[in-house]
Amino acid sequence: MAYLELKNINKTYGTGAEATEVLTDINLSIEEGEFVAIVGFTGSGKTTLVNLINGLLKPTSGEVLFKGEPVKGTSHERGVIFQNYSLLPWLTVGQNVSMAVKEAFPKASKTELKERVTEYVKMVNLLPAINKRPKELSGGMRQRVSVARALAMNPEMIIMDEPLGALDALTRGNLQDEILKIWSKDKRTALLITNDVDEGIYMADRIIPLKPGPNATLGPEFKINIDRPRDKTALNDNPEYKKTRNAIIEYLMGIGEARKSASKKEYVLPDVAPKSFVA
Ligand SMILES: Nc1ncnc2c1ncn2[C@@H]1O[C@H](COP(=O)(O)OP(=O)(O)OP(=O)(O)O)[C@@H](O)[C@H]1O
Repeated sequence: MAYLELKNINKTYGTGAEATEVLTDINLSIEEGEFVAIVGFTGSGKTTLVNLINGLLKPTSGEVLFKGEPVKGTSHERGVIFQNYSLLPWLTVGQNVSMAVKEAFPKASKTELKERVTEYVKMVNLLPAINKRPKELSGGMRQRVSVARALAMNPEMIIMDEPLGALDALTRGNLQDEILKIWSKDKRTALLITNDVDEGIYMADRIIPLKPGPNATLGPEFKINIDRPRDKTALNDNPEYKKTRNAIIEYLMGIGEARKSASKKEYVLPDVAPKSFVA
């Protein structure tokens, strides 16, 4: 039995003449312990897909199954690291993380709670800012709180919607490694949604491109046959990495070209002559 399964998913926004089918015939099966990345262009329906898996949205048709059961709503078994770091503005960094930890571990003592919050805030290098409120933090710092909050809940499955996009290369690399450490240590299952092919290859076992919408659907999968732990510096000289990277980029570029040539839109420019500024 697959750990997470999406069966013939279609998702349409709006009704009647306003209806847009964003996702069409999505089929995906993830096994327990796997790390899968979905790579897609902006606006292709990645967040819609994450929200269907998370239970925030319902498919128009088809089924999402988690451990064989239909997903009926959100659950802290599936921890999502969102793109837009939705933190509560009136709570400090520590309180934001603590609230999530309390929900996931309702029986934890005050000391256990505090220890867990400190451990994860430290992991994202924010201990000096633990008593600050979101408005006092940079975008990247807020994104790190969001990572700490999701991972501190100890989710069975980690779902990431472009979680590291707002970060500088160094912080991004460190957090990729922290996420990989947590995933491998406790044998979690992970789904990463990204527009960064290199990030996908570094982190995942398989990469699946999401063809751009409307009617976005999943393309063929690319298996990443590179041993773990992967060394980022050595990766550039790894023939398997180069081959896989080229194949994925060629596939995505091919989609991009097809999308451009399929566009029938013509822009008619107004027939105007420039006015002379000389009196
Ligand atoms: N609630 C909604 N109602 C109507 N249309 C929506 C709604 N949410 C998303 N869409 C449309 O669905 C399409 C896919 O949006 P989605 O946010 O899933 O894409 P995305 O790949 O996550 O984009 P990005 O990479 O820019 O975050 C877009 O054209 C968007 O305008």
